[in-house]
Amino acid sequence: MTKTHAIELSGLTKRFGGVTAVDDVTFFVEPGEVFGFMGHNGAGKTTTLRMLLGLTPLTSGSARVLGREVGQETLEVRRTAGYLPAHYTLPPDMTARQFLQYVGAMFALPRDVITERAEALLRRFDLVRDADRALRGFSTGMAQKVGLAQALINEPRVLLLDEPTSGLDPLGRHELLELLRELARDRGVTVLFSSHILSDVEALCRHVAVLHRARLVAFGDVEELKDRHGARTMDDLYLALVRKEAA
Ligand SMILES: Nc1ncnc2c1ncn2[C@@H]1O[C@H](COP(=O)(O)OP(=O)(O)OP(=O)(O)O)[C@@H](O)[C@H]1O
Repeated sequence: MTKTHAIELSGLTKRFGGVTAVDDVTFFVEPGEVFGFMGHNGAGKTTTLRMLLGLTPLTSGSARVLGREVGQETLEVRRTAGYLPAHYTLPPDMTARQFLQYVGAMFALPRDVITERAEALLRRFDLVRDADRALRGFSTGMAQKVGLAQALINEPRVLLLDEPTSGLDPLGRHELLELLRELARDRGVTVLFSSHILSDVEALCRHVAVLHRARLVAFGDVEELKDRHGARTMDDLYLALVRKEAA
């Protein structure tokens, strides 16, 4: 591997007692690309993302984000990364505006920078009208937008998103995918997102990694993988990979 990779995993392994959640996983993500991370329920995607942020300690192997070893330089990694967990619980009593300001303060950003970014994000996600409502009243899609906005408040160089389009309606999904494309193209942000929605991955990603029962079963260029497995679509590819493993 060269040091130009934005994210590198090498032999990454996590065991929870007797359960191996992630087993010897190696892949990399290029700077400024939107990379798709796929796998069935319980395949190990969330655990991998959490290890990349230092939220779950590694059992063995290593991982680097922008050249920084996640287990050792955890604070630096978190400072340059944005993260949207799969099941994000927002503080019910805060308003959207207060919450974005709170997350900005956790990054120790100056107050005027926080205000400027929070207002820009509220506009970007069409939340201005609801900015002063308590988060407990937010619909699933609105809450997901707030979750994404908080992941962007520190202007991350790397964005790790766990099933970001789940809960969004078709328009919200389309807008989110456009936003990810724009962040990568115009700002050079590296995006690693997990998804069960294969059409989203196909629409955005040139490169993907597929986990199956904790192990990496495919990594690389989507078109090359389709050719290799005789698949026409992403759905065909995914099914071919999973059936091969089950055989
Ligand atoms: N804290 C934990 N303690 C014990 N087992 C865990 C823990 N976290 C995850 N696991 C196990 O690790 C495996 C991988 O889980 P993980 O949440 O990473 O999968 P996933 O691919 O994100 O699944 P999904 O698509 O359903 O979100 C599962 O068997 C899960 O039960």
